[in-house]
Amino acid sequence: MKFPASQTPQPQPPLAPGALVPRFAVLVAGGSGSRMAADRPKQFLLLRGEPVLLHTLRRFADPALGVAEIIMVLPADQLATWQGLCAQFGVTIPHRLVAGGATRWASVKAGLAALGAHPAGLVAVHDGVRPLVSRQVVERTYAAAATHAAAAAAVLPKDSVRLVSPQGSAAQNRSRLRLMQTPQTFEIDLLRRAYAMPELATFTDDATVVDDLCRVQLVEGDYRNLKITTPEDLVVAEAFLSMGE
Ligand SMILES: Nc1ccn([C@@H]2O[C@H](COP(=O)(O)OP(=O)(O)OP(=O)(O)O)[C@@H](O)[C@H]2O)c(=O)n1
Ligand SMILES: C[C@](O)(CO)[C@H](O)COP(=O)(O)O
Repeated sequence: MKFPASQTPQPQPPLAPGALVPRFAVLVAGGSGSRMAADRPKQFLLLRGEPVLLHTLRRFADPALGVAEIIMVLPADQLATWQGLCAQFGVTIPHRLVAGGATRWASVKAGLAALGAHPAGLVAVHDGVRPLVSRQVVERTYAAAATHAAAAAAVLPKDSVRLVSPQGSAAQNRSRLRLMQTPQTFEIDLLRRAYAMPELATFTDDATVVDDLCRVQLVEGDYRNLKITTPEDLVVAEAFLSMGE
């Protein structure tokens, strides 16, 4: 499903990859995967014979995107596991490892701190467990962030939506709702300022962290950019990959 014509994101001016504004990426993979309930964190489960996280890393290493530096955030006790997988799968893509925190917010904050004192640039924050993100979606968020300072991928809900309360439930106008995806991409200084503030329980993604400082431009995401969360997501992801996605 596409955005309605009235809300279609405006075409973004083309930005040559890596030109003018340096591009960075923080891949957050510091979670434990409790909903997957597997024998290891879901970012290490195999998808088409390779770890989920390796698929994600490859997407950001696409030279066409011109990403200058990739930070990968992992659970503090899983750094050696990933290093072992990198050796096993012959991973040569340059990336820097950082120990994450107890929440996604803390992991993003740790990744951002590791990026260091770059005075300018765009940083894409992406879930390590969204291995099917397309180059087009990533590029869209970088290009929109170059213009608007803050941009995030989103899709329209496909199902009907209701708000539940103790009184019952009420239908919602789904054309006014969006399902948020990653990447969520920002001017680096803006993201640093946002993550310098205290964590709130309402922070479910990076857009919610930035909201008080800057309007976040939504760009069209992709239904195939699924977040591997529960076991059936792996089956769907396998199917997409077998279609050559
Ligand atoms: N402390 C945390 C928690 C989550 N994440 C990352 O944030 C992304 C989205 O989180 P989610 O899908 O909820 O992953 P988990 O926290 O691992 O899963 P669950 O909530 O089922 O335990 C994932 O790439 C996850 O690794 C993170 O970097 N650090
Ligand atoms: C960041 C995110 O993927 C956007 O949809 C999502 O909010 C992560 O949520 P989770 O509760 O950590 O799965």
